[in-house]
Amino acid sequence: MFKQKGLIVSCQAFEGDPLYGDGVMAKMAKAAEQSGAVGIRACGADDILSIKETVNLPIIGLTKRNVPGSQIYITPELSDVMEILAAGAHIVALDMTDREDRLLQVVKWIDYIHTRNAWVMADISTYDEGRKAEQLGVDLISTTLSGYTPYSPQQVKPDIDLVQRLSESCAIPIVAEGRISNPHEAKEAMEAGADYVVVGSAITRPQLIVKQFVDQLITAE
Ligand SMILES: CC(=O)N[C@H](C=O)[C@@H](O)[C@H](O)[C@H](O)COP(=O)(O)O
Repeated sequence: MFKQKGLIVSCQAFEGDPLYGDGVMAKMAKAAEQSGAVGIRACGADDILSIKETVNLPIIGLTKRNVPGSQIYITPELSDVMEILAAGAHIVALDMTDREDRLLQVVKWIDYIHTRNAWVMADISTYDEGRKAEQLGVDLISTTLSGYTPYSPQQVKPDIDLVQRLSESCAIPIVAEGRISNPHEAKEAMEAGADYVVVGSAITRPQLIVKQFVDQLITAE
């Protein structure tokens, strides 16, 4: 699927974000491709479609939306899986945390995604969730949700320890994702055993990058 190991750039913007709409995420993806990224992570059918027209890299697709009564917001329902596949994503990202008792349902989605010749990326938050996802037949495990479930380590830095533990015991590729804010941390994740590193905010959310500079200047006053 991927030409080689390396950097996957998450190109996501939402209503209210300054870069939302108008094909801006496809331009971000083009910039990522030009500079050597090996894949793109993208949200929603519109962005997946326009990115697919613009770059020649594998696309990890997801949807993000709130379902009443549920904490799961990444690709929460089968209709989301269908939407992502119809848009042409090569890989579907699924929440495979233990927060809700839905793994039996998700196993059927994994089979379905495979019948469509696509891969499944399991977004998990702990080592046990990663191991379980591997047993259920996913193709990639990503540490995306470490720090975003109440029972996973709440930290500002990326969860390098989780990357290392998973890479030591899983046979499938491990993706380091979440709060990787500079090239040094990306390298650290690869050295800990990640096959791929997903970086989002530090590359494609300039409003957050600007805020970091401004905050530093304020504290320096
Ligand atoms: C927790 C969650 O909902 N993560 C989302 C998953 O798609 C995105 O908002 C993140 O930008 C992505 O995981 C990359 O992480 P970072 O932006 O920290 O490099």
